[in-house]
Amino acid sequence: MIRNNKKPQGFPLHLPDADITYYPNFISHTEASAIFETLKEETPWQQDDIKVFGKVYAQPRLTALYGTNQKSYKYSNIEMIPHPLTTTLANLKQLVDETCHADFTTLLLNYYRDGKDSNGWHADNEKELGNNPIIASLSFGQERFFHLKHRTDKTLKHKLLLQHGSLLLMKGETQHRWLHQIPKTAKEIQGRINITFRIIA
Ligand SMILES: O=C(O)CCC(=O)C(=O)O
Ligand SMILES: [Fe+2]
Repeated sequence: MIRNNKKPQGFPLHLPDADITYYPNFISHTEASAIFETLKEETPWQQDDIKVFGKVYAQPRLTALYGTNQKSYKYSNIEMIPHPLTTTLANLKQLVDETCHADFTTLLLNYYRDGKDSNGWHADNEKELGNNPIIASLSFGQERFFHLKHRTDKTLKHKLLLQHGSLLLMKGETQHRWLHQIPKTAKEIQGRINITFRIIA
């Protein structure tokens, strides 16, 4: 069983039109390293093609979808069908559910193999997530910058480094009012695995 400190400490970001809390030490360093290795090995990673302005590209990261129900997730012309949760993922879901006071159904895994892998500007606002969706995001492995920019007030932006074993929680209006991305980096870096938790009712 994966242990975390019973009441992990969360730091609110205090951004306007957003409700974001960062828990830097959600899972201990040692546990997080073991989870990274397990997820890297046991996940059936896929690389989908995405269509941007009519041109087809290989998505610049690997992904996998898991769910407690059969509901698929559609974004950027991709439809992903969920696998049933593994023991590791069910344990992580329990910890994240408790801290976030939610019952997440759908786990999207992202594997950024190196600095060339990335996730472009977007919001998680697909209609199956409902209005004001709650999104939790766990990070393992290489720390990467997470950029946020306000959709209309161009002076509002923020970046934070998502650490190994950390949890980021976004809720309320965040997805309506802000975009986020994981930019590429030219640095020589190791791999990172991210799990985003969503609710598809
Ligand atoms: O890798 C991350 O931290 C963010 C992933 C993300 O934004 C997404 O999958 O929607
Ligand atoms: Fe996202």
